[in-house]
Amino acid sequence: MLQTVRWTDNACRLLDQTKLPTETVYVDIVDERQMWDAIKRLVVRGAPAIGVAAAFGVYLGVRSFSGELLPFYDRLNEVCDYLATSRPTAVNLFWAIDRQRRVARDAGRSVRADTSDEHTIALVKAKLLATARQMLDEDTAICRRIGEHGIELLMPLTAADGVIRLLTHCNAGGLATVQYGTALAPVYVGVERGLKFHVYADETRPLLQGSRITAYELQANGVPATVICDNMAATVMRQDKVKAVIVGTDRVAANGDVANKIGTFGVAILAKHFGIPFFVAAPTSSIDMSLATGDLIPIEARSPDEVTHGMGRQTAPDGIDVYNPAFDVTPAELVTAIITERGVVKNPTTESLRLTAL
Ligand SMILES: CSC[C@H]1O[C@H](OP(=O)(O)O)[C@H](O)[C@@H]1O
Repeated sequence: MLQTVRWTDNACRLLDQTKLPTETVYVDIVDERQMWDAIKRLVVRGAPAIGVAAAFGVYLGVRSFSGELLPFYDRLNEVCDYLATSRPTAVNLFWAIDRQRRVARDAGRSVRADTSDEHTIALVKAKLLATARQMLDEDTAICRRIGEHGIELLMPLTAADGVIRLLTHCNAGGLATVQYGTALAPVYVGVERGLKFHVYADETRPLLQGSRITAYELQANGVPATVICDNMAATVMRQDKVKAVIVGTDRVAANGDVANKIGTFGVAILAKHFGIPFFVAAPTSSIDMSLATGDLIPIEARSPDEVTHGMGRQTAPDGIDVYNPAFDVTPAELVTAIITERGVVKNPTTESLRLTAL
């Protein structure tokens, strides 16, 4: 399985997802500015993958620092604050950066009072890199557990021919995480156990993560897939071609409202209309109990060019007004269940999510 993020001996190596599906290109990130740009341009994307990449970005931003301890921590906070400006919606970015801040603080406090600044700084740097590498392994384990819990929900939806047919939106597969993914984790773990799936992938305008990335990774992993235009989802559901919708998320509010790629809200409304379960797969690190409702989730506004010059071809007149929010919010009442590594939260509420997330 392609690995989205990995550590080489000297750099954070990213699969450049802007080049998919026609080119498999890796880029080596060596400082926090390159990492900021990689997150902003969706070289690396998907909430969990963004979090792990940012964790490496914090280390990369301070690894060459030399000097006294207090200026080192000033530099660390400067790097963390900078990386936090790359994209606003995926809470994993901020969770990962804050985790690195805590690691650095605790490492600094763990040394003896007579330890030199140079030695303390070296220890903190080592802890930052070790934590980022630990997050790689944690992510894979978390996604596998999401897969295992998801299989239990999907098995009853198996058709007479033994196939579980799903619709997904955008990409919440292995390429949105380190491996396995969230929404597609039940598919990959299920295939390992001999289950059969067919996934209908919304192409997901304007950046086409569905047709470019989801279709690419499903095909590469031997899972039958059908790409559809976003405006075909209603017909696919009406023709009974899918038995459930399963998507990822960038942030879940405390009441169960879900922020995800633009268009998800419309798919959820369609699923409700056709009586199809709408599942959201997410690590608990994507649940933000600090935000009471989805209205408080910051929604990223991206360049109009993504709409008018999609993949390099102009498809709208010069100077036309464009609205390009990268995400929308699906209200909790449209969410059948949230699948996490700790279990399934059916009909999510603040209380049930608090019991799961904290
Ligand atoms: C497992 S998180 C996947 C989530 O992230 C995607 O957004 P983007 O490609 O802009 O990072 C999309 O919302 C996916 O559902």
